[in-house]
Amino acid sequence: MITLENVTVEFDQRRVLDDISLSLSEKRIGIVGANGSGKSTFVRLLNGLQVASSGIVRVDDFDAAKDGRKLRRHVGFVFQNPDNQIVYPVVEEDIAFGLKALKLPKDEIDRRIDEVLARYGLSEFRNHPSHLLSGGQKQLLAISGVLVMAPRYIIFDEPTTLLDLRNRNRVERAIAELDQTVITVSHDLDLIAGYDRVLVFENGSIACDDVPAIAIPRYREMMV
Ligand SMILES: Nc1ncnc2c1ncn2[C@@H]1O[C@H](COP(=O)(O)OP(=O)(O)OP(=O)(O)O)[C@@H](O)[C@H]1O
Repeated sequence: MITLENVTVEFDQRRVLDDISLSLSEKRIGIVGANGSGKSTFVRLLNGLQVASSGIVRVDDFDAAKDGRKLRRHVGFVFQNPDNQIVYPVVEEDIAFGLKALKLPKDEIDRRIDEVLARYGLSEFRNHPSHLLSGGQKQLLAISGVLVMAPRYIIFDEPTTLLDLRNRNRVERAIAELDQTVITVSHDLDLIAGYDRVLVFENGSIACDDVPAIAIPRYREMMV
């Protein structure tokens, strides 16, 4: 369960999130809103990448202000551009990176890498240079690197923006198959149409918080 109590974020005295209070317990949560409305800032709060100027953010037993490091293991984050996430030059090294930090035994690391690469059809690319993967494969590698850490929640910040239709559909399927709770920021309204709950952001506030069948048409109206 994610809980925000009176959360405000300010940059240089400019308020970009304004007194947000809510609880999130659904398995699939979509976030939409105009550019600059505060969506990325909101999701960054949930894994401690952004600290609230005031208010409290809790994820399960973690207080985001105090437990940032532990929270980042509990809440994985897939960035919009996988080039910002892929650190190592070879696919298997990139996935192993986080697992080594967990100090897992080598055979357990190998097992998890095998499993996640097979899951995303990347087994043949295990020793391949990461930067030579296609855009969609890179996005799947970025997802793999997060998934292999076995977080309880995964946040996707505009995961399909850079992808062609085939890779967009692959990523949509990959997300749909996840056991984790997923929170997806997206301008791709079809991606979140089947979700349990959608938050519509407007100028740092939540203008609508409802099932997609209500929230998405409301957002379309707001954007006219
Ligand atoms: N680190 C920062 N320092 C200063 N201002 C920031 C910072 N991060 C975000 N902002 C500002 O906060 C506001 C909200 O940004 P945010 O990235 O959360 O919006 P968004 O809804 O995700 O937008 P987009 O759809 O364009 O990605 C913007 O005006 C942005 O310029």
